[in-house]
Amino acid sequence: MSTFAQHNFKGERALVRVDFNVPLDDAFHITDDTRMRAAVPTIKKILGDGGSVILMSHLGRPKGGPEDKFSLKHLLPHLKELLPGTDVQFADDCIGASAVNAAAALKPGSVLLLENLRFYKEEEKGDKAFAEKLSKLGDVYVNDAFGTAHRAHASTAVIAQFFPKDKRMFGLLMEAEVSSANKVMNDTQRPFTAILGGAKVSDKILIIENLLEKANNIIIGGGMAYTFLKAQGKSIGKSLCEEDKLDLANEILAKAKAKGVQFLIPVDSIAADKFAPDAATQKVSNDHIPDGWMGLDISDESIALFGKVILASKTILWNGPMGVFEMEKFQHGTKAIAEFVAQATAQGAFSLVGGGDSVAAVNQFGLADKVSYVSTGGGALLELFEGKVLPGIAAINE
Ligand SMILES: Nc1ncnc2c1ncn2[C@@H]1O[C@H](COP(=O)(O)OP(=O)(O)OP(=O)(O)O)[C@@H](O)[C@H]1O
Ligand SMILES: O=C(O)[C@H](O)COP(=O)(O)O
Repeated sequence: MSTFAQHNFKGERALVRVDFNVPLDDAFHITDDTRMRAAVPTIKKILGDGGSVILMSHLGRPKGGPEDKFSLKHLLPHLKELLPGTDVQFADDCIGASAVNAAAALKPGSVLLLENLRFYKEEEKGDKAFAEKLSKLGDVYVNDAFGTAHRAHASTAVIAQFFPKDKRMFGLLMEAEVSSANKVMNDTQRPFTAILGGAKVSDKILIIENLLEKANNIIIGGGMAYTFLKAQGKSIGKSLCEEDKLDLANEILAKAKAKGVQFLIPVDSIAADKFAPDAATQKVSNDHIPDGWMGLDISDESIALFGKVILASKTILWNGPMGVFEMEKFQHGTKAIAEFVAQATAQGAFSLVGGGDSVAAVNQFGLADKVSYVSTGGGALLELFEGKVLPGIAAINE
């Protein structure tokens, strides 16, 4: 393995795996370009050295053949805007003659964007022959696709073996993502507080279990809190609940107690009579949510309780909103927690925010530059915090 910053790309064609899996609206406009912007420093460094860049990515989940709505051509105009003054080309295939010829003709300083890798079912299957064909396009392989590092696909993992160790490396984004995750998990300044929210306990169970080994405080908010409340014998009205996870919730609570981890569950909620922006609302105690009402946000006492712990923290990991922040009536809790995380960061804490919804929330409240690190990883970040080795990382290190 070689270090990206030390490598001189002069005269080389760098084959860079990026995660340009960005959300598009019906008119194919990019609604959040975070992942594209995050890849720009890596691209610029290669071009600045006098190399050329071949970008490969997936977009969406096509069924294994070309589908216009998943074409990377929709990203080309914005990629050009992000790289002003750079020659940016598009190949309507990722292997095959058009890709091979365009890659071979690529001049130093130029960028070539390949068509969606998932138009070939071989990509997701991790097909070796497909990976080898892709590898022939470049002289050096750079993996900068942190968002896809949990997938053992041809372009993210299998391809690395076709490059010698000094010609395969992580890009700047991947390095930054891994180093911020390591800072939280391995180089932890204490107290370490993990804030978990979102809809489902089942999605976060492995993370909670792993965090019980590392965190001093675990704060639970969002829809998943009500499963814990019900497990404690509280009435939760028609709030979200995973009935089959009640025993597990109790086991987690017992484990936290045994390990001396402070496990904080909301004590009050903003309850609604229906799951809708125009719902009637009332503030309720979580000791007893009335029948027919559902908790859709945390309320003042919970916010104050959580805020105190967050402000005293030196390391903060946040994944998942505290309420249904997409609806104005239920965004206060998530916003307040985002503000506490920003304030703790200003006081010197290291804060990492990850997961599509939490990142969207932090962006929506204009606080993205007030936290230490905003991750481009959804599933990849979660798996990293579950303690898994990500195939995209392992393949470079092997
Ligand atoms: N009290 C609640 N009741 C119902 N839904 C809720 C509640 N609180 C939050 N949510 C919803 O949870 C959703 C986010 O859940 P999810 O488990 O996907 O979280 P996430 O960690 O942000 O996921 P990702 O990692 O994909 O970003 C949001 O759409 C939000 O509206
Ligand atoms: O958005 C993501 O999490 C990555 O781009 C991976 O996409 P996938 O879940 O379709 O593999």
